[in-house]
Amino acid sequence: MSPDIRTVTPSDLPDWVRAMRTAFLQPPAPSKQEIETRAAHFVPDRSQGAFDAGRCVATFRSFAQRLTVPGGAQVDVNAISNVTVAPTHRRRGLLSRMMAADLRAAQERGDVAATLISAEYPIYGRYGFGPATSTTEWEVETARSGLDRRGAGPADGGRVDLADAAEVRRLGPALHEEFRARQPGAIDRNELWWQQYTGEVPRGGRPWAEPFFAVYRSPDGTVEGLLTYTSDETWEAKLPQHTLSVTDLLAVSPTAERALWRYLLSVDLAARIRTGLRAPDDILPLLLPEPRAARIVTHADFLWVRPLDVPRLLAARTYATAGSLVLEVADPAGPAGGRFLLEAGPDGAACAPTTRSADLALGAGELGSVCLGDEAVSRLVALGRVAEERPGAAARADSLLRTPRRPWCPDSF
Ligand SMILES: CC(=O)SCCNC(=O)CCNC(=O)[C@H](O)C(C)(C)COP(=O)(O)OP(=O)(O)OC[C@H]1O[C@@H](n2cnc3c(N)ncnc32)[C@H](O)[C@@H]1OP(=O)(O)O
Repeated sequence: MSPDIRTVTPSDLPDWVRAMRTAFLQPPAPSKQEIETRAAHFVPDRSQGAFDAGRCVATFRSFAQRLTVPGGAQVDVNAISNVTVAPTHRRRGLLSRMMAADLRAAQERGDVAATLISAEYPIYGRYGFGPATSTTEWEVETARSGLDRRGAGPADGGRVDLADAAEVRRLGPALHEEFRARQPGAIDRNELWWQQYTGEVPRGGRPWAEPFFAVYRSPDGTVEGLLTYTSDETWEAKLPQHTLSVTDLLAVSPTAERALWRYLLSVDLAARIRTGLRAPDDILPLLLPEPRAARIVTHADFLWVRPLDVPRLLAARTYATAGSLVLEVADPAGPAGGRFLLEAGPDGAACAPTTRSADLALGAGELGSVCLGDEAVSRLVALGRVAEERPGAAARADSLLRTPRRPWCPDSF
């Protein structure tokens, strides 16, 4: 008999979390604390489970999220997470069934798109998702960076101060609100995010270890940046070989961004900096007199977007230039299909169904990849994944859609 899929209740959580941890190859037994936290933040009707002979064998959860689009508007999206199917029940269509139910509910709720961070690249394209932002991690050999490591402090008279978790808890949320209004691809961080980040609430049952926090203040005392990092403790033949690892670096001004990187690169005992997952066009490499000292260790897709309401998704953002485009979107199993006229400009846009002939024909996943401006339409045309129905349409689309700095999502979920 095929497993029964249903929405879960708080009383299912111990079994549900155990199933999820097992499929993610984590120690299966959840801590009491993890169950309590999940129960306290449980959203009715947004978690599914598949049950077979009384045991949970698949998990799926979605939650409300706000996604920043180019121009700074935030749209309501359906964020998907905790997707697992037990190794004993894989490849029988359980994920497909849970995904179909969740996307249907998201569409009925009026979410403009669904989002997720994919554990493996090949899983979600079939459901109309496309990679919409990417990420890069660098490792910097500090001694080869060419930077003056005396660390004279910010040139503009601003300052970098160390902070503790309580201070970060106070000033972090407002700084992040300012940051995400400027950063296409960024998502909101809720109360629980900050509680877990600052150790008030344990995350996933793991004990919290206090990281180092540093804050950049402009000359008038305004907080414009926050850096969080950890260090290992490595000595080789009496030489310090520590690696500093960035957990988060948020800045709302170029001065703050430069000052925090410079601060980090001047910390004594650090032989190496691991940047964590940054925007692919982060300033870091070019901040170094020797950019080659920053070696790329990861470059990959990050946030995936699945359009649900094409007119609202495309009308929410602004565009680099003024122009129009007719898109024929194919979405056999979903709500994004149709032909749409986009009339776009730097101050806003309108998008509505049309009977005009199409400039470009593309699938929902390809629209997901280009909607924030990261992927180039011309590249997808070269790959044979977007059809250019009118000569020059791909270049026209790119001049409209692409953004000066690349969209970036700093947060996993
Ligand atoms: C947003 C997140 O939470 S990402 C986390 C995803 N979870 C994990 O990586 C944990 C380990 N993996 C799993 O739990 C499962 O393998 C899942 C959830 C990825 C897939 O669940 P399943 O129930 O096996 O998927 P389902 O049977 O519905 O597969 C549908 C199709 O996707 C394909 N597919 C599913 N997973 C994968 C994969 N990892 N790689 C390649 N193809 C895949 C299947 O082959 C199938 O293709 P078909 O229709 O052509 O036959």
